[in-house]
Amino acid sequence: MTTNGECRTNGTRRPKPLLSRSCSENYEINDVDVPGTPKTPRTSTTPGHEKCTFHHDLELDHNPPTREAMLPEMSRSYRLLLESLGENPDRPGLLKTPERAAKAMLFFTKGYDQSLEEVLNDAIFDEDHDEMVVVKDIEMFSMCEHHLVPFYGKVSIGYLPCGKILGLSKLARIVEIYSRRLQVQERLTKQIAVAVTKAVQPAGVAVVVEGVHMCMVMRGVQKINSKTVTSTMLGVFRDDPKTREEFLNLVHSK
Ligand SMILES: Nc1nc2c(ncn2[C@@H]2O[C@H](COP(=O)(O)OP(=O)(O)OP(=O)(O)O)[C@@H](O)[C@H]2O)c(=O)[nH]1
Repeated sequence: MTTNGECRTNGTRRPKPLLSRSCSENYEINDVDVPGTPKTPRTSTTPGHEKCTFHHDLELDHNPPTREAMLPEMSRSYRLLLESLGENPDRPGLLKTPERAAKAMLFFTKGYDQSLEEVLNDAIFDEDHDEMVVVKDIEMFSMCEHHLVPFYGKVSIGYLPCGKILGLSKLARIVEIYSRRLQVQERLTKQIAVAVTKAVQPAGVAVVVEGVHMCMVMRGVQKINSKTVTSTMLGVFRDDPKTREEFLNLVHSK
């Protein structure tokens, strides 16, 4: 980084970062807000979640008292579901199914219990490195909020550091926080980018997600080979086509 706050790569000056508190006086938190996110956090009325803001908000403090405390009610719900299917929940094969299913759903949504701060664990390091960092093909499993069936795929994240770098595993952990929830792929993509921005205030962040949605495979339109690709480009990745191209080339290289 230069003394006036500009970041360099390969001897060329990169534009001043739009997203960095430390590197730009033009920092605007609105630059990284997810469109549609309510400005005033709303609270949930779901038992155990009264103090939690709605999941789709970018609040990172969603901590129900204990997830295990939710198991009995969830198990009862799954039992009712089995009955609705015309099944006998008391037959030997299904006796433990409601509880197993409840535990599985808690696992699929464990991201609600994680906060960015906790996951980062202070693994943010001062480093005079202003070349692109890319971690690609991070496996992702999530749950479609429309049908409660899985979608899965891979996530590639790039950022251009501006004085701070992030522990590499933390990029994958950020993917876990936001994918292990009820999601749509577009929001997941943006939330990952915003989290990286919050963590290290880089000159820019790029996220590409490629997902297979079981709601389009196993049911509905039944297109088994379709893939959905979403991207979020922030800062220099949005403003500078060359930086964006460099990232996309790295992501698509074998
Ligand atoms: N944009 C977006 N749409 C999604 C995602 N996951 C599921 N969907 C879509 O959500 C839509 C819900 O549409 P509806 O018509 O209300 O529900 P549906 O009758 O089950 O729709 P079909 O899937 O077309 O049978 C569908 O088009 C799904 O493909 C996602 O991550 N992003």
